[in-house]
Amino acid sequence: MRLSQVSFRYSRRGPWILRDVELMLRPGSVIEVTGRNGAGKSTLLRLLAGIIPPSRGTVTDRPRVVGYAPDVFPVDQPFTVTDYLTHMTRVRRASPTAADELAVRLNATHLMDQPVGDLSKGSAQKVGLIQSLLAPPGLLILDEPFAGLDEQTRIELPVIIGEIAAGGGTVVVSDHQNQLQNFPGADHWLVAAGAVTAQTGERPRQAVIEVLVDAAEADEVEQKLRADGYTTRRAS
Ligand SMILES: Nc1ncnc2c1ncn2[C@@H]1O[C@H](COP(=O)(O)OP(=O)(O)OP(=O)(O)O)[C@@H](O)[C@H]1O
Repeated sequence: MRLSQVSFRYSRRGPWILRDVELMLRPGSVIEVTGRNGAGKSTLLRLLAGIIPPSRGTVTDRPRVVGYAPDVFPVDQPFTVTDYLTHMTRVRRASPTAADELAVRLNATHLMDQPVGDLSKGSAQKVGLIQSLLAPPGLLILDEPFAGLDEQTRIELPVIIGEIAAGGGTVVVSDHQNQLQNFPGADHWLVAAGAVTAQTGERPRQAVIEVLVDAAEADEVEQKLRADGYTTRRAS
């Protein structure tokens, strides 16, 4: 798949969010997308997924089956998770057992009978993930998929990403928590000032900060930080 001279703005007179982006996506590659808040990561992912068309330029050779999990899953829907996934299974012509199998892998079986509107952000994120994986995607686009996920899912998701890449799919993940930093062979794209810079094999720089907390709160703070995807280590 290729993006040639792709530029995008949300309205005719609005600011350019992306300009003259040239990108090549190889089958079997995993790409981690980073950039500051508002840099245009979600916009780039929507362009890749075909949710929005480029204002200028072209996207060619997009794989036929695209899985897309947005950063915010729309929860204002009047049906249960099972109803929603059953519907999406039909739309995608996926295997009738795919949703249940994914629910087990992503620790979501307890959500199946819940109304979509009652889901927490993390749970809604999981349903969005399951939806994106129902039919094996040739292109999988995940927008901040690790935000709010539990430990089991956080470990399982990179395994699933690896399986899709091993099957020849391309996986693009925006990941400000750097959960894919140790993913073998992942490419890295940096979105900044309207440009996307491909940095094959390079990792974003990391920093260590020390946080001093009351001993009684240490467990709680550590859990919160880990839930947000940070690596923590007790100093004593
Ligand atoms: N639907 C929209 N209409 C108009 N402007 C938008 C729309 N969606 C995003 N923008 C603007 O486009 C720019 C890029 O937003 P985008 O969500 O792509 O950035 P991001 O890098 O994903 O940010 P974040 O890390 O905060 O999610 C921002 O200035 C944002 O305000």
